[in-house]
Amino acid sequence: MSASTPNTAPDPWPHVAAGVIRDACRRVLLSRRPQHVHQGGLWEFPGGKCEPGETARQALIRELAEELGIAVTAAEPLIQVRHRYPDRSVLLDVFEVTGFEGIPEGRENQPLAWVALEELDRHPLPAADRPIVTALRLPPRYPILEGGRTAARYQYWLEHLLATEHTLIYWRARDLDPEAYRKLLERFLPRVRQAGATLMLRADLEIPPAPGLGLGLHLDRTALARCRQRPAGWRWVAAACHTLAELQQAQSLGLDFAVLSPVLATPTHPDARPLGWDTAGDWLQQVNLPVYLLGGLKQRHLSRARRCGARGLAGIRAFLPEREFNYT
Ligand SMILES: Nc1nc2c([nH]c(=O)n2[C@H]2C[C@H](O)[C@@H](COP(=O)(O)OP(=O)(O)OP(=O)(O)O)O2)c(=O)[nH]1
Ligand SMILES: [Mg+2]
Repeated sequence: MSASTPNTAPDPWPHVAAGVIRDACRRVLLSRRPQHVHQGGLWEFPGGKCEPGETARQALIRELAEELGIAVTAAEPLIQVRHRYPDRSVLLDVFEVTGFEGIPEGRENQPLAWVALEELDRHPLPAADRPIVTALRLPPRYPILEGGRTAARYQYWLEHLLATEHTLIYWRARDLDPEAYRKLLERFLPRVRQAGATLMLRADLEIPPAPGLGLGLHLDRTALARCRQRPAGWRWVAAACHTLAELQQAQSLGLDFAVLSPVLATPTHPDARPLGWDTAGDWLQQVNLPVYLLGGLKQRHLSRARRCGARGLAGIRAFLPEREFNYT
């Protein structure tokens, strides 16, 4: 990118657009930054600074043409990250490039690498990129199992979710007593592992972590308020948040993601005042965490949620067949 125009006050958060480009095997494209520049020698998601008057999307298209020789035809927002390095701050606006023409090549002689998500840790990336990598590893949908009442119905729902390729599921089931919850968990585990999915557990039952089993921990409001450091041993640790302060608390604890609710009115919490899209979007701008939006949302709200800065949607009803909720 060319030098910024003179006579403009330095932007405290210089805006950078970066793109996640995938190949047919779902590997992502990294390029290596030259040694002599900021964060030199590290790998990065290709992109660069926005020029004055340019939107992040326009900068993405221009940068990827200049650096890789590709023409972006479609891109969706993935996450925005504000990060302060000791020597400068950046606002990274990261897009998933969902359509492009051409074959990426290092037009500036920069080395390129196609890397599987599991292998990303072998490529040192700038510190600001941590939430980007987490967001990429998280699926766009986060279903919550709740209100099933019987073991048979929960089992049926779990199978439905796994069969419809959901890979991150919150096993909340507040309607079960702790004993029944633990028993069903035992039954679910082999199936969840076989599907390569992650089951997020309730924090209040104090189930010990079992590394390698595909389990995560979902902190409710009380557990988040008590939490002093990220609980160890879990694949993911998430928090339920209802205020900006809670989102900031989840971020400062180094949690992996959060769920923000309620965005719209929901029959399960008739007394809760919905945040609305604007407030949710405003808060998401102020944190770097991947966040799922929850509350009255349907599958069709996914692209709206992503435009708002969210990783995706969480929901109880949204991911199960509607008729499942007609029982009495
Ligand atoms: N493209 C990109 N930049 C990143 C990532 N992570 C990260 O901290 N950055 C920072 C490093 C730099 O401070 C800034 C990108 O600015 P840059 O100087 O490389 O921008 P540019 O491509 O327009 O390069 P130039 O022509 O101005 O030299 O963002 C990332 O994953 N991709
Ligand atoms: Mg660049």
